[in-house]
Amino acid sequence: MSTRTPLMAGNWKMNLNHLEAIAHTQKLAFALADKDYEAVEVAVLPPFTDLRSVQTLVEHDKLKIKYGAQDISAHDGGAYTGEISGPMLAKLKCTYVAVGHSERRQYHHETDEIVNAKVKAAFKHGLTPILCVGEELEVREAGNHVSHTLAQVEGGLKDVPAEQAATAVIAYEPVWAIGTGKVCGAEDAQEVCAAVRGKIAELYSQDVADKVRIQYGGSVKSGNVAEIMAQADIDGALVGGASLDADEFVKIVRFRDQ
Ligand SMILES: O=C[C@H](O)COP(=O)(O)O
Repeated sequence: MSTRTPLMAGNWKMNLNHLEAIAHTQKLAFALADKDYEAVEVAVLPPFTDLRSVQTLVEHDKLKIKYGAQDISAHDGGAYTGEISGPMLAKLKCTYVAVGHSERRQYHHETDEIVNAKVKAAFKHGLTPILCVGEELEVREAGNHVSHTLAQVEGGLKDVPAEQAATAVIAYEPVWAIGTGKVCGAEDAQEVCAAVRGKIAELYSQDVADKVRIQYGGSVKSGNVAEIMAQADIDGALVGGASLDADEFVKIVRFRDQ
């Protein structure tokens, strides 16, 4: 039986302005009870422009919801127009930061080298990276989904020391299942997540592999979360669309009741 605490993280993507973010976080906080936080770590990943508002609300109301960003610059500061640095996110007391989301890889051409630099930037500033990996449809159809995903894991964690790697979160998100309603079968997701854990054991040790939390992401909803969470190597979900509906996200957090 795993001792890893499940992590349910809502990736809001480019949705909700800072006022909507406050209302949404308040709704979540009102619905969630202490017993939920005892069983599951709950986090939201709002757009950058919402983070200060979410921080203020969380601190003022002493909420147990954690929060983080959807991206981080590889650089600590300087002439990088439009980027947000690790020190800025740390100052906002972010816990998490998503790194290498497939939408960043696809639309912003982030390579494994860039993703690796961002993972290191996160650790450097005390943030926990949620390293996103996963294959496109044609890769899965060619049967290369495991090797493709493991190469992203290895690239993302290159030269990351074991004590940092042990605290990382890895999100396996098959690209073809993101926002499409096509959920990856629970056993298919488990196949890749088990292989990811095996790769961490190979790169570091079994002890590190046993500590790393691996999430599944891709059309997670209250109706499919229980089956996904029943898999031995899946320790949570990175939830996109369904996290924008507070009632639905709360049901996902309460996956054991489904
Ligand atoms: O980061 C979240 C994923 O991209 C999943 O998004 P989705 O739940 O809308 O499919």
